[in-house]
Amino acid sequence: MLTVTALEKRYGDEVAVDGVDVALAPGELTVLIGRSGAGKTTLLRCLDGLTEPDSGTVRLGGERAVPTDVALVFQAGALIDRKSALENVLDGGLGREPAWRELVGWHAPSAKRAAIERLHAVGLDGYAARRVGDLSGGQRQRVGIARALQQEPAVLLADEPVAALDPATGRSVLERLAAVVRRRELVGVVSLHQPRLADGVADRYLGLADGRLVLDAAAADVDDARIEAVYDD
Ligand SMILES: Nc1ncnc2c1ncn2[C@@H]1O[C@H](COP(=O)(O)OP(=O)(O)OP(=O)(O)O)[C@@H](O)[C@H]1O
Repeated sequence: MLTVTALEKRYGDEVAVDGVDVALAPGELTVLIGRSGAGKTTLLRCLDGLTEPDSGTVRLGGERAVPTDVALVFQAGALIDRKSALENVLDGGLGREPAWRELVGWHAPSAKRAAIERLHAVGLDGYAARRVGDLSGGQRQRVGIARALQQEPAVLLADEPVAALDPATGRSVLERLAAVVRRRELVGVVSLHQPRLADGVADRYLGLADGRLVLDAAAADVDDARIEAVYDD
């Protein structure tokens, strides 16, 4: 369980995350929604440890979450084009390997086997040797997911992972993400600008307005009116 308690992050006078309390279960995909500037990215960054909150805590199984527990899916554009899909995925595991391996570019055979399995998990069998720069947007985003999995996280976060994709491709990327979250029993949180893209894929919706949590409900209980209310708030 990922437990967030009284989380608050301010930038000067601006309160980006305002007293968020939530507990997220493993094996569930949570979709985070809210208007531009509502605090979605700031919340995800606090969960990942990239941003230090002003107050509040993020705990995993009762312990303070450490950086390797939490993986943020790389935006497709943040991958290294000239490297192969396999090399990009292997880079995701460097935090778990000794630093000298990064320097000499050598990965343990077990890490390579795991990376190939992760490409398989996101439906990219046969693409290991392909330059990432030659892949489609949807394929690149799936490499980004495989890269995050290589970190062996307990929590998988993605900030608008399908924003640059057409709806059908975006949907298929979300389905892959949900499948991985369920199979590996990860805590999964994805922010989305098109909430309906996650219909039938999300287990739960969280809605932010001005940094405050204004929606926290099981997907089955969320209809259009409740989603719209988050944007009107
Ligand atoms: N590094 C920063 N310095 C100052 N203010 C910031 C910083 N990062 C975010 N903010 C402010 O905090 C608030 C929340 O921003 P955040 O990026 O978390 O929103 P968001 O919901 O992710 O928006 P979007 O959907 O546009 O990406 C905004 O008002 C933003 O201007």
